[in-house]
Amino acid sequence: MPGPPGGLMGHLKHFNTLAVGHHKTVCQWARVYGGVFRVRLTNVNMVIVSDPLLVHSIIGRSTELEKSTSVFYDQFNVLAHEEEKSNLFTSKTDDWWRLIRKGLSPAFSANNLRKGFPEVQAVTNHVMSAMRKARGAPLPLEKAALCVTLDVIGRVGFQKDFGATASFEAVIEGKAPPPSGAGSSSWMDWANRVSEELGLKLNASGVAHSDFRMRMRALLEEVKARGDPKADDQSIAGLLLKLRDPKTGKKLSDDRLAAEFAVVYQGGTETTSLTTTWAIFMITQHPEVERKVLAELDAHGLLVTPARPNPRSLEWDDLGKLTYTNNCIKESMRMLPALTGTNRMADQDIMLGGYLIPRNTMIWCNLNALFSSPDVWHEPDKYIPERWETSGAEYVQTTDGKAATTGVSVQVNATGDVHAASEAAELLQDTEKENEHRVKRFIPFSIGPRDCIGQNLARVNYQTTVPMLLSQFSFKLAEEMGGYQGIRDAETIGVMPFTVRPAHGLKRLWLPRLECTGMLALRPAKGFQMHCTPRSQLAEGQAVAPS
Ligand code: HEM
Repeated sequence: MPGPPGGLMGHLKHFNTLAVGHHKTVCQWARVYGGVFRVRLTNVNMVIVSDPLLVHSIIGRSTELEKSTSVFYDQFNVLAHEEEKSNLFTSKTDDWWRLIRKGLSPAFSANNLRKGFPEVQAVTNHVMSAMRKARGAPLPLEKAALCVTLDVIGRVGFQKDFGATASFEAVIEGKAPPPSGAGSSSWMDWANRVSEELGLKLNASGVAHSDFRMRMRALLEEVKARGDPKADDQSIAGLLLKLRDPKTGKKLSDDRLAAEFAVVYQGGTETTSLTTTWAIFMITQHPEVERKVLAELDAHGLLVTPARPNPRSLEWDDLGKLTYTNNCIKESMRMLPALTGTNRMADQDIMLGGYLIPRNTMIWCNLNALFSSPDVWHEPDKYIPERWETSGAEYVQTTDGKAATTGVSVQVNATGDVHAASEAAELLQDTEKENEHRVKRFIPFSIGPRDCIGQNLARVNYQTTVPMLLSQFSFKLAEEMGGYQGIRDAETIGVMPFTVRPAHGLKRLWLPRLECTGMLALRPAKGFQMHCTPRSQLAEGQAVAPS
């Protein structure tokens, strides 16, 4: 099997999570060595797979290969619970996993999320009110998005207001210590620690681990103190508390419940908030794209304009109608997937793409490499939201889609998008059943039995927060961020081993669309110098209301 030359330690140095940009190395390797190649991390052999058909064969429909807990997923276990090593995210696909997965699913049904939608609106409104108070001062966008998501999951999933957005506001108003202030116990501080310190010192920072676990345990106690959940309670907490072992009739142990609460947070917070952050970053860095987004918001009466200073609120029914904005989010998820991969372990010798994979080889299905492969996408390095306007754009063209689970090498048309376009008419006729046999090239939430259980909640979150923020604010990167390239050059992997995030944050200038008369190129926490720029000077080249 092909693969890059490695040293004594194999390719370990390329996977240093402190290093900026190592995920890009893997994407480059995939371009050189193909959709399946080998690397070695000291004595651990790993195969990196980005060929879409092979990815399907590994995770698509089968649970034959289990997650590779030893190296990657152990980090989730450590954070979830001191002793309880089983949880929905990392466990084998066993009976307990089935019980919890099935039991928890109603929490993410459209019906239930529709009920939770006002909470998503309220939390986003809260963070926007906080942003207005900053009056253009540069603030960390990814932290604002993180606070939104923390509160969304808290309110929708646990009927608990963690007050992350309130803490964010308090920091802006100077009523609370800045995010990284020593001794602060606010949720903002926790959010900050989760996203930064914990991410960089995942194994070393025992204090941060125990702090997180303590909060999850306290949440469990609070939820239990409310009494038995009602029969119609479809919150994450309620559903988990109602679960019973079919064999013994016993409830889940407190340890298991605390671990499940924790993995919901681990799986849901950074992923969703980074998706929001990257989407706003990519949209506002592409003026033509931003103009079209604003035109769409305007057409739906959602944009603040001089003629419409108080636009109507975004409603549930709008979520599916903002197609261009949603395509922009999809496109940023393709280029900057919040979760870059999923791992499996070959527990026996297997054949993959014509190669013999020896037992105990780790298999990394690398979504980042799949989403940026020129064999699969037309101009993959370009931000082209319009590519999603083609029906069936999520699928690849294979010579035999039905071979998706057999492990044969995929035949992808060199101009994936163009080919998909010629298929559009055919695809429109596709029934769900026919689509079952098609191979997807866009799977940010993974696929198959172990795909993301929280994807609908994530969608409701970012499809609400992104248009709401863009309709009220104009965004401009703070100068010190080094522009588009500065941010892209500083991408790194975040708290979860596979989340792509900007190494130095996305510090941006938030300008309420109508109210702001100046901008402060100052991040108060660090005491930067202040620049004030009249809004009139920003209009040129900066997205403003199309009207
Ligand atoms: C944009 C946001 C999100 C992305 C991109 C994302 C992506 C993923 C991916 C790729 C997986 C498979 C991981 C693997 O196989 O290693 C996964 C699993 C999972 N996600 Fe998400 N996720 C997101 C949001 C959420 C949210 C909001 C929640 C919960 C509230 C959540 C909870 C989980 C859980 C519990 C699993 C494990 C499911 C299982 O194995 O049965 N995720 N997610």
